[in-house]
Amino acid sequence: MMSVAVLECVNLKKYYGHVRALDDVSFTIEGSELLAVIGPSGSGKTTLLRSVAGFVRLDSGRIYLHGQDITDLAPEKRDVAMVFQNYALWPHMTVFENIAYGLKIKRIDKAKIREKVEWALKFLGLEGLADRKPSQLSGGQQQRVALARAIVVEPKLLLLDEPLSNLDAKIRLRIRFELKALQQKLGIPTLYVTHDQEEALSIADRVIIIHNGKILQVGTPEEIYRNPSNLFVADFVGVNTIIKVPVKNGVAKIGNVEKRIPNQQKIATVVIRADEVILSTNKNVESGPEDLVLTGVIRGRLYLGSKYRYEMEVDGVNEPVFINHGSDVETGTEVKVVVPKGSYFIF
Ligand SMILES: Nc1ncnc2c1ncn2[C@@H]1O[C@H](COP(=O)(O)OP(=O)(O)OP(=O)(O)O)[C@@H](O)[C@H]1O
Repeated sequence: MMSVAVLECVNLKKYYGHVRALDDVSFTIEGSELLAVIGPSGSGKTTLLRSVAGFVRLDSGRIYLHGQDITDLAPEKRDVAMVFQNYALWPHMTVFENIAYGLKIKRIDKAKIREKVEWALKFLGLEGLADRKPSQLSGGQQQRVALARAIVVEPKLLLLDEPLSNLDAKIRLRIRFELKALQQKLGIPTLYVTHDQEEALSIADRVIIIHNGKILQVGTPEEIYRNPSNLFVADFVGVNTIIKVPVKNGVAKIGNVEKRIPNQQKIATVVIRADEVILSTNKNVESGPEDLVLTGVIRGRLYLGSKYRYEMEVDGVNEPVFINHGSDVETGTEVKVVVPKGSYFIF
Protein backbone atom coordinates (compact mmCIF):
# COMPACT_ATOMS: atom_id res chain seq x y z
CA MET A 1 0.00 0.00 0.00
CA MET A 2 1.27 3.48 -0.85
CA SER A 3 1.47 5.67 2.22
CA VAL A 4 -0.17 9.06 1.95
CA ALA A 5 1.79 12.17 2.85
CA VAL A 6 0.60 14.12 5.88
CA LEU A 7 0.60 17.30 3.83
CA GLU A 8 0.87 17.55 0.09
CA CYS A 9 1.02 20.92 -1.62
CA VAL A 10 0.72 20.77 -5.40
CA ASN A 11 1.61 23.65 -7.72
CA LEU A 12 0.54 26.43 -5.37
CA LYS A 13 0.31 29.84 -7.01
CA LYS A 14 -0.52 33.15 -5.44
CA TYR A 15 0.09 36.47 -7.19
CA TYR A 16 -0.44 39.92 -5.73
CA GLY A 17 -0.63 42.00 -8.91
CA HIS A 18 2.70 41.27 -10.57
CA VAL A 19 4.34 40.03 -7.35
CA ARG A 20 4.65 36.27 -7.35
CA ALA A 21 4.29 35.44 -3.68
CA LEU A 22 4.02 31.71 -4.50
CA ASP A 23 5.23 30.62 -7.90
CA ASP A 24 4.35 26.99 -8.49
CA VAL A 25 5.27 25.60 -5.09
CA SER A 26 5.05 21.83 -4.51
CA PHE A 27 6.27 19.80 -1.54
CA THR A 28 5.18 17.22 1.01
CA ILE A 29 5.46 16.62 4.73
CA GLU A 30 5.91 12.98 5.66
CA GLY A 31 5.51 11.16 8.96
CA SER A 32 6.05 13.38 11.95
CA GLU A 33 8.79 15.49 10.47
CA LEU A 34 9.54 19.11 11.16
CA LEU A 35 9.85 20.89 7.84
CA ALA A 36 11.31 24.39 7.97
CA VAL A 37 10.72 26.97 5.27
CA ILE A 38 13.46 29.57 5.11
CA GLY A 39 14.04 32.52 2.86
CA PRO A 40 14.72 36.24 3.02
CA SER A 41 12.08 38.85 3.72
CA GLY A 42 9.37 38.89 1.08
CA SER A 43 10.22 35.45 -0.31
CA GLY A 44 6.72 34.03 0.27
CA LYS A 45 7.14 32.12 3.54
CA THR A 46 4.18 33.65 5.34
CA THR A 47 1.99 33.39 2.26
CA LEU A 48 2.79 29.68 2.10
CA LEU A 49 2.02 29.09 5.77
CA ARG A 50 -1.19 31.10 5.63
CA SER A 51 -2.30 29.21 2.53
CA VAL A 52 -1.98 25.93 4.38
CA ALA A 53 -3.80 27.45 7.37
CA GLY A 54 -6.60 28.66 5.09
CA PHE A 55 -6.13 32.42 5.46
CA VAL A 56 -4.95 33.00 1.89
CA ARG A 57 -7.01 32.19 -1.18
CA LEU A 58 -4.75 30.62 -3.77
CA ASP A 59 -4.91 31.50 -7.48
CA SER A 60 -4.33 27.84 -8.26
CA GLY A 61 -2.94 24.62 -6.83
CA ARG A 62 -4.27 22.06 -4.35
CA ILE A 63 -3.50 21.25 -0.73
CA TYR A 64 -4.11 17.77 0.69
CA LEU A 65 -4.02 16.78 4.34
CA HIS A 66 -3.77 13.01 4.77
CA GLY A 67 -5.08 12.70 1.23
CA GLN A 68 -8.11 14.91 1.79
CA ASP A 69 -8.37 18.02 -0.40
CA ILE A 70 -8.57 20.93 2.05
CA THR A 71 -7.88 23.71 -0.49
CA ASP A 72 -11.34 25.23 -0.20
CA LEU A 73 -12.04 24.47 3.46
CA ALA A 74 -12.38 27.26 6.03
CA PRO A 75 -9.43 27.53 8.47
CA GLU A 76 -11.36 26.09 11.42
CA LYS A 77 -12.38 23.03 9.40
CA ARG A 78 -8.80 22.04 8.49
CA ASP A 79 -7.49 20.20 11.54
CA VAL A 80 -4.38 22.36 11.53
CA ALA A 81 -3.26 24.68 14.33
CA MET A 82 -1.15 27.76 13.85
CA VAL A 83 1.10 29.61 16.28
CA PHE A 84 1.46 33.22 15.20
CA GLN A 85 4.60 35.28 15.37
CA ASN A 86 3.11 37.62 17.98
CA TYR A 87 1.33 34.64 19.65
CA ALA A 88 -2.08 36.36 19.26
CA LEU A 89 -3.17 35.45 22.79
CA TRP A 90 -6.44 36.99 23.95
CA PRO A 91 -5.42 39.64 26.47
CA HIS A 92 -8.65 39.58 28.45
CA MET A 93 -8.57 35.81 28.96
CA THR A 94 -6.50 33.90 31.49
CA VAL A 95 -3.90 31.37 30.42
CA PHE A 96 -6.40 28.60 31.14
CA GLU A 97 -9.11 30.26 29.05
CA ASN A 98 -6.72 30.92 26.20
CA ILE A 99 -5.69 27.28 26.05
CA ALA A 100 -9.28 26.06 26.46
CA TYR A 101 -10.64 28.28 23.70
CA GLY A 102 -10.31 25.89 20.77
CA LEU A 103 -11.83 23.04 22.76
CA LYS A 104 -14.75 25.20 23.83
CA ILE A 105 -15.60 26.03 20.22
CA LYS A 106 -15.60 22.31 19.54
CA ARG A 107 -18.23 22.00 22.30
CA ILE A 108 -16.24 19.48 24.26
CA ASP A 109 -17.66 18.98 27.76
CA LYS A 110 -16.25 20.94 30.64
CA ALA A 111 -14.64 18.10 32.56
CA LYS A 112 -12.85 16.91 29.44
CA ILE A 113 -11.66 20.45 28.67
CA ARG A 114 -10.23 20.79 32.16
CA GLU A 115 -8.44 17.49 31.83
CA LYS A 116 -6.91 18.41 28.45
CA VAL A 117 -5.90 21.92 29.47
CA GLU A 118 -4.27 20.58 32.61
CA TRP A 119 -2.35 18.10 30.52
CA ALA A 120 -1.16 20.90 28.20
CA LEU A 121 -0.18 23.15 31.12
CA LYS A 122 1.87 20.34 32.59
CA PHE A 123 3.37 19.30 29.26
CA LEU A 124 4.65 22.81 28.66
CA GLY A 125 5.71 23.51 32.24
CA LEU A 126 3.06 26.16 32.75
CA GLU A 127 1.56 24.79 35.98
CA GLY A 128 0.81 27.58 38.40
CA LEU A 129 0.27 30.16 35.67
CA ALA A 130 -3.26 29.11 34.70
CA ASP A 131 -4.98 32.12 36.26
CA ARG A 132 -2.61 34.79 34.91
CA LYS A 133 -3.37 37.09 32.03
CA PRO A 134 -0.94 37.13 29.08
CA SER A 135 0.35 40.57 30.13
CA GLN A 136 1.61 38.99 33.36
CA LEU A 137 3.83 36.49 31.51
CA SER A 138 7.33 36.64 30.08
CA GLY A 139 7.82 36.33 26.31
CA GLY A 140 8.91 32.72 26.65
CA GLN A 141 5.88 31.87 28.79
CA GLN A 142 3.53 33.56 26.32
CA GLN A 143 5.10 31.54 23.58
CA ARG A 144 4.47 28.32 25.49
CA VAL A 145 0.85 29.30 26.10
CA ALA A 146 0.43 29.85 22.36
CA LEU A 147 1.92 26.41 21.74
CA ALA A 148 -0.31 24.83 24.39
CA ARG A 149 -3.35 26.41 22.76
CA ALA A 150 -2.29 24.96 19.42
CA ILE A 151 -1.51 21.40 20.52
CA VAL A 152 -4.41 20.93 22.93
CA VAL A 153 -6.83 20.50 20.02
CA GLU A 154 -4.67 17.64 18.71
CA PRO A 155 -4.28 19.04 15.20
CA LYS A 156 -3.04 16.87 12.35
CA LEU A 157 -0.49 19.52 11.48
CA LEU A 158 1.17 22.29 13.44
CA LEU A 159 2.04 25.56 11.70
CA LEU A 160 4.63 27.80 13.31
CA ASP A 161 5.27 31.33 12.06
CA GLU A 162 8.65 32.56 13.32
CA PRO A 163 7.73 31.33 16.79
CA LEU A 164 11.00 32.40 18.39
CA SER A 165 11.47 35.79 16.80
CA ASN A 166 9.98 37.75 19.69
CA LEU A 167 12.31 36.23 22.24
CA ASP A 168 15.67 37.63 23.19
CA ALA A 169 18.75 35.93 21.80
CA LYS A 170 19.65 33.99 24.93
CA ILE A 171 16.36 32.28 25.66
CA ARG A 172 15.81 31.85 21.97
CA LEU A 173 18.65 29.37 21.83
CA ARG A 174 17.31 27.43 24.80
CA ILE A 175 13.73 27.38 23.55
CA ARG A 176 14.94 26.23 20.15
CA PHE A 177 15.96 22.92 21.74
CA GLU A 178 12.83 22.77 23.87
CA LEU A 179 10.66 23.24 20.83
CA LYS A 180 12.40 20.48 18.95
CA ALA A 181 12.12 18.10 21.91
CA LEU A 182 8.46 18.95 22.31
CA GLN A 183 7.72 18.40 18.66
CA GLN A 184 9.44 15.01 18.76
CA LYS A 185 7.72 13.98 21.98
CA LEU A 186 4.32 14.81 20.52
CA GLY A 187 5.23 13.32 17.15
CA ILE A 188 3.27 16.07 15.46
CA PRO A 189 4.09 16.97 11.85
CA THR A 190 5.14 20.60 11.72
CA LEU A 191 5.63 23.30 9.12
CA TYR A 192 7.94 25.95 10.49
CA VAL A 193 8.63 29.31 8.92
CA THR A 194 11.68 31.37 9.79
CA HIS A 195 14.11 33.78 8.18
CA ASP A 196 16.83 32.50 10.52
CA GLN A 197 18.85 29.92 8.61
CA GLU A 198 20.77 28.76 11.65
CA GLU A 199 17.59 28.12 13.57
CA ALA A 200 16.15 26.14 10.68
CA LEU A 201 19.27 24.07 10.08
CA SER A 202 19.57 23.22 13.76
CA ILE A 203 16.03 22.00 14.40
CA ALA A 204 14.48 20.88 11.11
CA ASP A 205 14.36 17.34 9.71
CA ARG A 206 14.18 18.88 6.25
CA VAL A 207 14.45 22.40 4.96
CA ILE A 208 12.88 24.23 2.03
CA ILE A 209 14.66 27.30 0.71
CA ILE A 210 12.31 29.74 -0.94
CA HIS A 211 13.14 32.90 -2.88
CA ASN A 212 10.80 35.10 -4.93
CA GLY A 213 8.01 32.60 -4.35
CA LYS A 214 9.98 29.70 -5.82
CA ILE A 215 11.48 26.69 -4.07
CA LEU A 216 15.22 26.68 -4.74
CA GLN A 217 16.12 23.56 -2.82
CA VAL A 218 14.62 20.95 -0.51
CA GLY A 219 16.71 18.62 1.61
CA THR A 220 18.00 17.69 5.03
CA PRO A 221 20.00 20.43 6.76
CA GLU A 222 23.20 18.49 6.02
CA GLU A 223 22.38 18.12 2.32
CA ILE A 224 21.60 21.78 1.94
CA TYR A 225 24.64 22.93 3.86
CA ARG A 226 27.01 20.53 2.13
CA ASN A 227 25.56 20.64 -1.39
CA PRO A 228 23.86 23.97 -1.97
CA SER A 229 22.24 23.90 -5.40
CA ASN A 230 23.15 27.45 -6.29
CA LEU A 231 24.86 30.63 -5.17
CA PHE A 232 21.81 32.01 -3.42
CA VAL A 233 21.40 28.90 -1.26
CA ALA A 234 25.13 28.69 -0.52
CA ASP A 235 25.21 32.28 0.61
CA PHE A 236 22.00 31.99 2.61
CA VAL A 237 22.97 28.94 4.64
CA GLY A 238 26.47 29.80 5.74
CA VAL A 239 28.80 32.43 7.07
CA ASN A 240 30.61 32.94 3.84
CA THR A 241 33.08 34.95 1.92
CA ILE A 242 32.20 35.42 -1.73
CA ILE A 243 34.80 36.07 -4.40
CA LYS A 244 34.30 36.85 -8.06
CA VAL A 245 36.90 35.39 -10.41
CA PRO A 246 37.16 35.87 -14.17
CA VAL A 247 36.51 32.94 -16.49
CA LYS A 248 39.21 32.54 -19.12
CA ASN A 249 38.69 30.13 -22.03
CA GLY A 250 35.84 28.51 -20.15
CA VAL A 251 37.88 27.93 -17.00
CA ALA A 252 37.71 29.66 -13.63
CA LYS A 253 40.86 29.52 -11.59
CA ILE A 254 41.44 30.28 -7.94
CA GLY A 255 44.50 29.17 -5.99
CA ASN A 256 45.30 25.60 -7.04
CA VAL A 257 41.75 24.85 -8.21
CA GLU A 258 40.44 25.08 -11.76
CA LYS A 259 36.84 24.55 -12.72
CA ARG A 260 35.28 24.32 -16.16
CA ILE A 261 32.40 26.81 -16.43
CA PRO A 262 29.69 26.21 -19.05
CA ASN A 263 27.64 28.73 -21.10
CA GLN A 264 30.16 31.43 -21.95
CA GLN A 265 29.89 32.79 -18.41
CA LYS A 266 32.43 35.62 -17.94
CA ILE A 267 32.61 35.60 -14.15
CA ALA A 268 32.44 32.70 -11.71
CA THR A 269 31.57 33.04 -8.04
CA VAL A 270 33.52 31.25 -5.37
CA VAL A 271 31.86 30.78 -1.99
CA ILE A 272 34.09 29.90 0.94
CA ARG A 273 32.76 28.98 4.37
CA ALA A 274 34.68 31.52 6.37
CA ASP A 275 34.67 29.41 9.53
CA GLU A 276 35.90 26.17 8.02
CA VAL A 277 39.37 27.12 6.82
CA ILE A 278 42.77 26.25 8.20
CA LEU A 279 45.06 29.25 8.49
CA SER A 280 48.77 28.68 8.83
CA THR A 281 52.02 30.60 8.73
CA ASN A 282 53.72 27.35 7.78
CA LYS A 283 54.25 27.20 4.02
CA ASN A 284 54.28 23.38 4.17
CA VAL A 285 50.93 22.93 5.86
CA GLU A 286 49.27 19.74 4.61
CA SER A 287 46.32 19.70 2.26
CA GLY A 288 44.27 17.07 0.44
CA PRO A 289 44.14 16.79 -3.36
CA GLU A 290 40.71 18.43 -3.61
CA ASP A 291 41.25 21.14 -1.03
CA LEU A 292 41.51 24.74 -2.13
CA VAL A 293 44.84 26.27 -1.17
CA LEU A 294 45.28 30.05 -1.13
CA THR A 295 48.42 32.00 -0.36
CA GLY A 296 48.64 35.66 0.53
CA VAL A 297 49.07 38.25 3.23
CA ILE A 298 46.91 39.22 6.21
CA ARG A 299 45.82 42.84 5.73
CA GLY A 300 43.42 43.33 8.61
CA ARG A 301 41.87 41.60 11.58
CA LEU A 302 39.03 41.88 14.03
CA TYR A 303 38.87 40.13 17.38
CA LEU A 304 35.53 38.31 17.66
CA GLY A 305 35.93 36.77 21.12
CA SER A 306 36.47 33.09 20.36
CA LYS A 307 38.26 33.75 17.06
CA TYR A 308 39.60 36.41 14.72
CA ARG A 309 38.11 37.62 11.48
CA TYR A 310 40.88 38.23 8.97
CA GLU A 311 40.97 40.24 5.80
CA MET A 312 43.41 38.56 3.47
CA GLU A 313 44.97 39.66 0.21
CA VAL A 314 45.14 36.47 -1.84
CA ASP A 315 47.63 35.97 -4.65
CA GLY A 316 45.86 36.21 -8.00
CA VAL A 317 42.59 37.50 -6.53
CA ASN A 318 41.60 41.14 -6.89
CA GLU A 319 39.35 41.50 -3.90
CA PRO A 320 39.80 40.91 -0.18
CA VAL A 321 38.96 37.46 1.15
CA PHE A 322 37.49 37.21 4.65
CA ILE A 323 38.13 34.20 6.83
CA ASN A 324 37.68 33.34 10.51
CA HIS A 325 40.26 31.52 12.56
CA GLY A 326 41.20 30.99 16.19
CA SER A 327 44.94 31.54 15.88
CA ASP A 328 46.42 34.96 16.45
CA VAL A 329 48.26 36.22 13.35
CA GLU A 330 49.69 39.74 12.97
CA THR A 331 48.72 41.88 10.01
CA GLY A 332 51.39 41.82 7.32
CA THR A 333 52.13 38.12 7.87
CA GLU A 334 52.36 35.84 4.85
CA VAL A 335 49.97 32.93 5.29
CA LYS A 336 48.60 29.87 3.64
CA VAL A 337 44.91 29.03 3.85
CA VAL A 338 43.54 25.55 3.23
CA VAL A 339 39.83 25.35 2.47
CA PRO A 340 38.78 21.70 2.77
CA LYS A 341 36.79 20.07 0.00
CA GLY A 342 33.11 20.69 0.77
CA SER A 343 33.83 24.04 2.40
CA TYR A 344 34.08 25.90 -0.88
CA PHE A 345 31.84 26.03 -3.94
CA ILE A 346 32.34 27.45 -7.41
CA PHE A 347 29.25 28.58 -9.31
N1 LIG B 1 -1.84 41.11 1.05
C1 LIG B 1 -0.85 41.38 0.22
N2 LIG B 1 -0.99 42.27 -0.78
C2 LIG B 1 -0.02 42.54 -1.65
N3 LIG B 1 1.20 41.95 -1.62
C3 LIG B 1 1.43 41.05 -0.66
C4 LIG B 1 0.43 40.72 0.31
N4 LIG B 1 0.94 39.78 1.14
C5 LIG B 1 2.21 39.56 0.72
N5 LIG B 1 2.50 40.30 -0.36
C6 LIG B 1 3.77 40.28 -1.11
O1 LIG B 1 4.06 38.95 -1.44
C7 LIG B 1 5.46 38.68 -1.27
C8 LIG B 1 5.65 37.55 -0.29
O2 LIG B 1 5.26 37.99 1.02
P1 LIG B 1 5.37 37.09 2.32
O3 LIG B 1 4.77 37.86 3.45
O4 LIG B 1 4.82 35.75 2.05
O5 LIG B 1 6.94 36.99 2.51
P2 LIG B 1 7.79 36.45 3.75
O6 LIG B 1 8.81 35.57 3.17
O7 LIG B 1 6.89 35.88 4.77
O8 LIG B 1 8.46 37.78 4.29
P3 LIG B 1 8.84 38.21 5.81
O9 LIG B 1 9.99 37.33 6.22
O10 LIG B 1 9.28 39.62 5.63
O11 LIG B 1 7.62 38.04 6.64
C9 LIG B 1 6.08 39.99 -0.85
O12 LIG B 1 6.62 40.62 -1.98
C10 LIG B 1 4.92 40.76 -0.27
O13 LIG B 1 5.13 42.15 -0.41
